Amino acid sequence: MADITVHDKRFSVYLSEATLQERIQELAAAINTDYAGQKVYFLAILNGSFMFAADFFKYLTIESEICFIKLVSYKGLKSTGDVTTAIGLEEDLHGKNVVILEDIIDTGKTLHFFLPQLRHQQPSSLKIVALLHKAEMTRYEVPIDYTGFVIPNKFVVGYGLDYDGLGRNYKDIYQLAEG
Ligand SMILES: O=P(O)(O)OC[C@H]1O[C@H](OP(=O)(O)OP(=O)(O)O)[C@H](O)[C@@H]1O
Ligand SMILES: Nc1nc2[nH]cnc2c(=O)[nH]1
Repeated sequence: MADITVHDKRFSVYLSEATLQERIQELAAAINTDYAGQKVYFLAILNGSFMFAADFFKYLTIESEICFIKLVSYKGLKSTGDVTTAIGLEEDLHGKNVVILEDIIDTGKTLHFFLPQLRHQQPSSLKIVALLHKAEMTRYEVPIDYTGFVIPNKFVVGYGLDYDGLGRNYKDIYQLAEG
């Protein structure tokens, strides 16, 4: 498949549409099995996860609700580190089975600082589904329960993921090309 150019950089296909869809079906099947007979409240983290969440959601057969939230980090609070708040989270999560949907976990920072806020609401369970995990880059502890693909430390775009705002519209995932 042909390379693409996003801004000034060239990217090559890394995970094809078919490969992604097959794995997403498997992830959804695992959730359908693990939560059989239960209701799940999915939290998709914007912007990157919008395409993954939409496809994943279609494969669910259990009772499912979904909410899309945006995380905003405040930096410079030396004693406590970054404080992350969620825009769009209106529901009380107390007593619910909550499953987070992330497109990618890289350093782990985003979710690491957000999880305590969710735990504070005392959901009955809290799990994480990550389509991509740059495992060798993860410095902050994040308990990932379901992983689509463990990927190397190369910048990826497509299928919701952007490079400086562009590239989210592709059906495949592309990796920064060599040279
Ligand atoms: O594990 P980390 O190093 O924290 O990186 C992961 C985060 O980075 C991406 O979001 P980004 O901040 O690029 O925002 P976007 O989804 O709106 O593009 C991705 O969607 C994750 O939320
Ligand atoms: N688009 C994109 N966003 C990221 N956020 C953290 N890692 C990545 C990456 O490799 N690509």
